[in-house]
Amino acid sequence: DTGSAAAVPIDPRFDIAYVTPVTIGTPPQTLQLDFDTGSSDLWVFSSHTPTSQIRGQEIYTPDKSTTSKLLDGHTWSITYGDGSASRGNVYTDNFTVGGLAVASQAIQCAQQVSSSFTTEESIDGLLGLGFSTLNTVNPASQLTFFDNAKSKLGSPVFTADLKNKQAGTYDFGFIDKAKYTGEITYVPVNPDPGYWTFTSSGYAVGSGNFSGSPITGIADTGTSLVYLPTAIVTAYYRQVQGATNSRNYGGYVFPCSATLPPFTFGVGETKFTIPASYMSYAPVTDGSSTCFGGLQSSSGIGVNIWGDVALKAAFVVFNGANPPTLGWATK
Ligand SMILES: CN(C)c1ccc(C(=O)NN)cc1
Repeated sequence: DTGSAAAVPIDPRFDIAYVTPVTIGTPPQTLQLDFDTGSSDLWVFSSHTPTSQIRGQEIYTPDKSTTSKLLDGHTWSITYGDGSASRGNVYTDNFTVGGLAVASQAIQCAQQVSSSFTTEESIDGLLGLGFSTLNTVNPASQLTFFDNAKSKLGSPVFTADLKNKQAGTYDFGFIDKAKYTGEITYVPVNPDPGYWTFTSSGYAVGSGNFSGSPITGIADTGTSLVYLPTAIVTAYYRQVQGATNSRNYGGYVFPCSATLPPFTFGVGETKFTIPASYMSYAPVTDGSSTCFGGLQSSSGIGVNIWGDVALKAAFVVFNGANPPTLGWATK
């Protein structure tokens, strides 16, 4: 079996996040989920979510599905890197993504979501694509959609083809040669503690020379920006007129009119260049002439994160074989 579904930016102006349609239950209920390789819980806004915390999201109502089953006594609670959080109870139900079906997928129903989820009206929940070891369901952790689907897939892979300000694709079970150019460079993944952790071979700022120092980090489709060591980030913003590290805005900002250099990172022998246009994320507030950078420091996080700003410059294969690897190709 295979599956293929669109990854649609939630905002036409800035690539904050991408959502992908899924169906849950019988008859099928369609929700738009944020596919997140940086976590491993599949959770949804639901009929168990207080209406005060719902603002336009679609919800999953297990009681309206003839195939839903309560996973009695199971609960979950998750907090993300940006401090947002959610928690709730658990059902199993039929689940499909782009024509790929899994019976009895654990569907974590939110009974509480933090304000950052309530205000993100176009995200009806998250679909974790990290390793199932990160799943937060108690007393028994649950498998991700990918882990449940793996045995049905021709090849135990999924691919991310995220795009700048346009819809991309998540494919499951196959590698679409039409989506990339040249060869795919595969690198090792450390699946402990559960992220797609790999080591980049180095970086360059603009037309500067390539610094071949290894950068270990996670490939995270659920994080908008790229977070790297401070030394790399300061080297980048030294090339941006008027850039400053703003305590007020919580990161590097610059005049939206500034000329930005592109940013290149290495995977094995292959170089990936993030165009300058991807490196300006968004105005700090609507209409402001001050822009927030797409590259920020990881010093406060504890891990380097290759988020959407980097991932949309490549075609990425998440290879769930044993051992797992990551494949990177230009496009
Ligand atoms: C508030 N929202 C929509 C979030 C979505 C995803 C994440 C995240 O850290 N994923 N790896 C955080 C927050």
